[in-house]
Amino acid sequence: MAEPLIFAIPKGRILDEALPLLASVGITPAGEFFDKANRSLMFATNQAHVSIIRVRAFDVATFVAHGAAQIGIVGSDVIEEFDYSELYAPVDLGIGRCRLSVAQPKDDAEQVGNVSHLRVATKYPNLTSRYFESKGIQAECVKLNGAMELAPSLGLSRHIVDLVESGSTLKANNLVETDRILDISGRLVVNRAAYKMRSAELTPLVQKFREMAGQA
Ligand SMILES: Nc1ncnc2c1ncn2[C@@H]1O[C@H](COP(=O)(O)OP(=O)(O)OP(=O)(O)O)[C@@H](O)[C@H]1O
Ligand SMILES: O=P(O)(O)OC[C@H]1O[C@H](OP(=O)(O)OP(=O)(O)O)[C@H](O)[C@@H]1O
Repeated sequence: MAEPLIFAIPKGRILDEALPLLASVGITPAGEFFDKANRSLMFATNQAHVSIIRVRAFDVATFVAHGAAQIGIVGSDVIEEFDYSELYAPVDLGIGRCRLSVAQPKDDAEQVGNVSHLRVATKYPNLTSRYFESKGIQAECVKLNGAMELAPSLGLSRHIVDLVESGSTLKANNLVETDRILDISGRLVVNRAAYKMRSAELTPLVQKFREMAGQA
């Protein structure tokens, strides 16, 4: 029997929005997927030829780009950060909407336009460097995996580049958004080589997502 298609989905906040989309294209994970005590990372689905892996958002991109998974769902922030050439993102799923922004302390007068070098705490060093480079500024990125908002008050960096949704995390930490780098939403991603080699399975599946998202 042919190897199953591996579908990678992020395990965190996007998951709740991704599962109904999967269901609407006919894919439902097996019961163990919903059992919090179950430590498996790969799950069968109602479709014999599709299995699901539940991994961190950044790892969805890595699994799919390397062909370890053939298809996945991930935020456009992650796609842009890695910029993997093997990753094809044919459908905007309209979930997980947020933005990637620059922020700094409310009472900090320094304007980004007036400096040639900045230190920035971020989970997105590539996007951050590219953004500041386009403005002629060299960004020294301090990589954090979360809680970027702590960096300015603790002297780690004056600026942060982080995801903003409601803005309440910035506000609670006395920061203000000074620039918007990227509008973000969840995307369907497919490994380009697999899309060619396993087109009989992947093309109809991608088409179903397109129709569901109104992009057919
Ligand atoms: N307020 C938000 N904060 C963080 N991510 C958000 C927010 N709103 C939408 N997103 C999207 O959700 C994605 C994170 O997805 P999710 O939380 O499912 O992943 P994760 O693997 O649990 O993340 P982590 O790397 O934090 O463990 C982001 O890459 C972004 O595209
Ligand atoms: O604008 P808001 O609605 O407040 O949302 C933005 C916050 O949510 C995310 O953090 P998350 O909760 O994922 O925690 P983390 O940064 O520690 O991963 C993000 O990194 C911001 O901190």
